[in-house]
Amino acid sequence: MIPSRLFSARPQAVLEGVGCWMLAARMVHGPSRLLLLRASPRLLSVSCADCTKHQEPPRKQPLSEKKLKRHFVDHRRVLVRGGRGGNGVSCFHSEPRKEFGGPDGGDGGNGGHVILRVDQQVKSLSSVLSQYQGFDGEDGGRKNCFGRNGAVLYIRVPVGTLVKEGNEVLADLSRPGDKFIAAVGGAGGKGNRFFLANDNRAPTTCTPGQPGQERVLFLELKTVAHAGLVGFPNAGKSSLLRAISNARPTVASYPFTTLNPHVGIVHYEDHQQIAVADIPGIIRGAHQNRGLGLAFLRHIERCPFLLFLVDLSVPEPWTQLDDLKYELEQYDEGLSKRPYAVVANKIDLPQARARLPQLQARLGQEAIALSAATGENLEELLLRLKELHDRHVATELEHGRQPLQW
Ligand SMILES: Nc1nc2c(ncn2[C@@H]2O[C@H](COP(=O)(O)OP(=O)(O)OP(=O)(O)O)[C@@H](O)[C@H]2O)c(=O)[nH]1
Ligand SMILES: [Mg+2]
Repeated sequence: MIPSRLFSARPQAVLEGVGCWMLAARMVHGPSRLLLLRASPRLLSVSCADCTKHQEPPRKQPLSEKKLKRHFVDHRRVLVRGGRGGNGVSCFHSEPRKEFGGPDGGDGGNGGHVILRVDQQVKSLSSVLSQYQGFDGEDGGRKNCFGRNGAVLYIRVPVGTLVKEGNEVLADLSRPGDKFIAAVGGAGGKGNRFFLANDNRAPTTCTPGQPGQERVLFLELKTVAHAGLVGFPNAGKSSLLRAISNARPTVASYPFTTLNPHVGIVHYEDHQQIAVADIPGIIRGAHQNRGLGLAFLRHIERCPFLLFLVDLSVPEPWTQLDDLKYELEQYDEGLSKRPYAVVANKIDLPQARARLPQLQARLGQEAIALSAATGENLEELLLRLKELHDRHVATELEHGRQPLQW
């Protein structure tokens, strides 16, 4: 058996074909063992006619940004119905020479619940259907056989799903693995054996299974992230998220390029991960439904700290911060008072760099000047982000709460 560590590069090129096995075996014991470990599979396959037939299968194309957007859904109305309980049965035991053996009708099984379960792999509510019907319980049987209970039906929802019935919030599924019973399955009916009593030795009564609970729920997704990126359209929010994380939101020079929230994860060397959410741009008067309005701000409602992104390439950039704070306050009082950092973007442009001292003076606080396009001074932002995160963790622990973990 060839050790599996041999195939650290891409195993399929070596595993296919006897010729390659021999080559691999010879190389393990030979002096060029290291060489083989580093050799590309393409190189190996050339030496083996068999392997050339087994080319790497075509990779699945990642979904384009346009398609991803089409799939993004952040609210849903769902009708959920628990499974129906199985019916109880009325029958009597009978066998040769024992004609009246007594009641032996079994109970029906309970109907299955419908349960909402958080799954980290699910990123939007698009996979949630408009109706769910739980599994029914089985009917009881002869010989006191109880019917099987209906299986539980799980609906997978993303982290940060809020479950509402009318205006009442029933559950906030904000952690992976969180569950909520959306509809309870109906109880199974009783067989006539259940009704056996001293004064009634041959009951014929049996009860039908109960219908499952039925209700209409409203699911609302509120993105969960540590930091929310807030800025005017075109300020460079998506460019910045691309620069500091693996997220790939679309970047373009027209306003409202981003229509749905994107979450990027910033990885630090000590394995700490900080989630940053990019949301659509906010404009002056957004609270009066200008631009895209403010409804999408629910995606930063859960962010414990914010990054205000100011575009230095436009005249009087200092007014942007006041406008942004004002709009946040209109949406939710106190939202703009969360811990934040001000980031001044596009420092690579000469006219933008010239505005920086004035911006600092006007704001009366330090702004992190950087360029998302060239990557200049991103380190300062990353350090500040970590600082904000550490402070958030300390505060949460102080209050006995569990800090948000990604
Ligand atoms: N010169 C320069 N251009 C930048 C920089 N960052 C972003 N841009 C440009 O600014 C334009 C807008 O960038 P986006 O990242 O799409 O801006 P956004 O804030 O996400 O915009 P919306 O999604 O519409 O709200 C693009 O043409 C970018 O190339 C920067 O640091 N320097
Ligand atoms: Mg954008």
